Amino acid sequence: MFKEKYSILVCNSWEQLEISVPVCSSLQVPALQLHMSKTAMRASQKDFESALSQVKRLKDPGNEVKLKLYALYKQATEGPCNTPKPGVFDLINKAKWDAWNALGSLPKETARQNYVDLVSGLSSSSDSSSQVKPEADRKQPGYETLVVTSEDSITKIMMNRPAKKNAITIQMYNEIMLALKAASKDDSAITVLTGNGDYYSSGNDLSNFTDIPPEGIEEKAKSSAILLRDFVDCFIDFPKPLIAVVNGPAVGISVTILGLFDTVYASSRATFHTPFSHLGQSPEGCSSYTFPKIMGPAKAAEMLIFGKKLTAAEACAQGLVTEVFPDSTFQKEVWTRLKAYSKLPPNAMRISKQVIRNREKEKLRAINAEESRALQERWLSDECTNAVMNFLTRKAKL
Ligand SMILES: CCCC/C=C/CC(=O)SCCNC(=O)CCNC(=O)[C@H](O)C(C)(C)COP(=O)(O)OP(=O)(O)OC[C@H]1O[C@@H](n2cnc3c(N)ncnc32)[C@H](O)[C@@H]1OP(=O)(O)O
Repeated sequence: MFKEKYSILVCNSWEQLEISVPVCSSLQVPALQLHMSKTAMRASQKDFESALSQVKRLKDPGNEVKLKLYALYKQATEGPCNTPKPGVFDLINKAKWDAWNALGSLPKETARQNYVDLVSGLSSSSDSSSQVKPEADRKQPGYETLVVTSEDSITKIMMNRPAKKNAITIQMYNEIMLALKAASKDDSAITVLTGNGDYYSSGNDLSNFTDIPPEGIEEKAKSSAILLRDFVDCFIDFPKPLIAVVNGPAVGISVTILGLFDTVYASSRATFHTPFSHLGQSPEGCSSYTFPKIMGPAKAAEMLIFGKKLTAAEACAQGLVTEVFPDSTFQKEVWTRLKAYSKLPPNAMRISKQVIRNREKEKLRAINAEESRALQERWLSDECTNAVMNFLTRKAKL
């Protein structure tokens, strides 16, 4: 498309114009709109030639813009669309024809001017986007326990309490929910959860249990069960592909919710540990349903009842992990893979995820509610209180 030769005509008029090209479903190209000002300069033959050579040096601007450029180029050089409409199965040529045809009787001169303006806009935005923004600039504000960034159509939610092994405080539960809700509405194609430092996450911050309100311990257990249920519901309902990048050991709830992710990539250094019985607790994150389904009831029982810790290779063999990467190349390999996935058509990925998830959504929600109720009771038990006290007074560690 960018290599075609062209001939130039002199521009003679300028008008306010609005060009609408119909949606091309095959290429996911939305309706095109181009607004131009009456005061714009007329494009000379030289301007047009220069825009045509400039366009070859631009980064690929995507199908939507390429169609605009194609249509304007054809209109500027040949006038209104004059070729037969391609068949419905000739998807690419039909999209190009539709874009050109939609320009109707737009004068050649105006099309040429619009072409020059469009290329000039693309050149300046590509100049600015080629400058790498520092991490601090890309970071979304408003989070204290997370670093949330959006780049390359990927929203990355990174748990950021490395000194505490990314243990999940009440604030972090709330911030993860907020970040997931924002990511579900932003223009990213995929969303990633990962951890900063040597751990992915050590699970629930056990000091969450020490902050007892004046209403008493029952009220604390009740509000914790509501928080847990809401948190897990966010993962059940998340509408886009969700990927866990498990950079190191994972404990407790950070392991159980992996069953609700679409893909789990793990470093060879990662381990997967759900020591619920040791803590006087019971499984959450829908793991009482997802784990037996993923790995079979016997292997799930070893993890969820007896607290067997799995290596990354074992977790992969049992289907909890999608793929394990050597720790030395983990970040590089995973992010290269994710950047490639993020370029796939986002709507198709979202719909595929929803088709897979919708069948089970109600069931998962019911399981989540039941697990949260069971835990509300467990948190009031002596077994749980003693285990938490032992950790907090450093009598016990996993
Ligand atoms: C709404 C409620 C939902 C509840 C549902 C969830 C259930 C679960 O998630 S159960 C799992 C709970 N997690 C644990 O039991 C892990 C406890 N932590 C440990 O056993 C060890 O810290 C661990 C093996 C993870 C790491 O050991 P080390 O490598 O030796 O590091 P440290 O122990 O020195 O840890 C450094 C620092 O972090 C604090 N830490 C780590 N994890 C937690 C945690 N989960 N809760 C609270 N604090 C944690 C640890 O105390 C150290 O702090 P400092 O002593 O102040 O340095």
